Amino acid sequence: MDRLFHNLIVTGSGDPDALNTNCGDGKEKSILDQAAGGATRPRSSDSGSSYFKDMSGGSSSGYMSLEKTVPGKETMYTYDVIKQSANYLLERTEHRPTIGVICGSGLGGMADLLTDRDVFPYGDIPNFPVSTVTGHAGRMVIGKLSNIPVMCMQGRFHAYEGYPLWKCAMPVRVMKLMGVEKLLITNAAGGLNSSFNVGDIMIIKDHINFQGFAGDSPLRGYNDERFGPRFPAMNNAYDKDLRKRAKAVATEMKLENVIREGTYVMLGGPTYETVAELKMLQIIGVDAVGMSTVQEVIVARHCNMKVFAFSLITNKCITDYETDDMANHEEVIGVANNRKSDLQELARRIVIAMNTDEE
Ligand SMILES: O=P(O)(O)O[C@@H]1C[C@H](O)[C@@H](CO)O1
Ligand code: HPA
Repeated sequence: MDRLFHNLIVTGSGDPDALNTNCGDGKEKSILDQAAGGATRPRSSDSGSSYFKDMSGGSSSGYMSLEKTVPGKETMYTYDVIKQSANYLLERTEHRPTIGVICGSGLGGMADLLTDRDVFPYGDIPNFPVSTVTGHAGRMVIGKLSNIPVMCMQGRFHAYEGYPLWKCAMPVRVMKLMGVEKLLITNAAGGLNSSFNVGDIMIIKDHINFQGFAGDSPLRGYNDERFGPRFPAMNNAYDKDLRKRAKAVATEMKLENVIREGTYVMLGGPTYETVAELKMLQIIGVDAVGMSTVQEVIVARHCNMKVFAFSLITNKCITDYETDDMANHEEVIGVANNRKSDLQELARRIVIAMNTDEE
């Protein structure tokens, strides 16, 4: 910390770059960002030369060691790093998807619907994290769904796996740079609304970004305008028109008795919630509780993708102290597996609806 305060410089709002340093690895960071473990600043052009000022007095090692003293804080991927992942996939598939799908816990079977598939284990894609959770195969599947080119994440990344929120959501930016404009997101969630039953499908109308209340966001740190604005709006994050179309699709499938609509909250996990936590969430209007999705939606909306999302209600949240039941992941996966055929057909029809232009 000595090093940080030694170098702390107060600037006027006209000179934000005065707080940038070269970290010696070709990446520039703000001194404040380094203290907070925040974003790496990309260069303003792709040329190798840096225009950022080196305020570290020529030595970068102090800053690197400062970073090492903050476990779990990594530098955010630049536009060029994301582009590298996108190019890797574009060079290895002939498909050019404009629709992306993210499969929730136990819902990876949706990728089995794709034909003419190119399959990429996350470990093979440059800069990709790896999936560590049961029910998340950890593969990008690119192919056709009812003749529509689609890319499908068979498994996602969660904060509780140890990834920062920006890294959990980085595949969304990869999709964007590959040409994806619309995103179908699915998750498994606990039903908190007392009228919900296990097996219900909740169309997500809105979310409560709990991590955001605490100052964390997948957009925390340097904002690259090539992805989107510094201050993106989040109303209508879950596209009104797509929600309407999905309801029509569900009615066609005679699923109206299990279709719900509501507000999702993402908690950090991996613990399921205490009774007191759930009671609090009920008071603030939460209908379903999960551990994902929100960071993906924020990143997708930031880069102007349209989003549709639904939660499979895999368990009822336990809001009394008397029951001996306990939430568990095996139940989550089991329920997802039982609802597989309806969910796959629903997803297929929603993708067709997403692919149709609005009137
Ligand atoms: O990836 P999702 O949000 O579908 O998975 C949920 C949340 C936890 O990862 C897990 C808990 O059972 O399922
Ligand atoms: N809480 C949080 N996440 C979940 C739950 C839950 O009850 N069920 C599935 N994912």
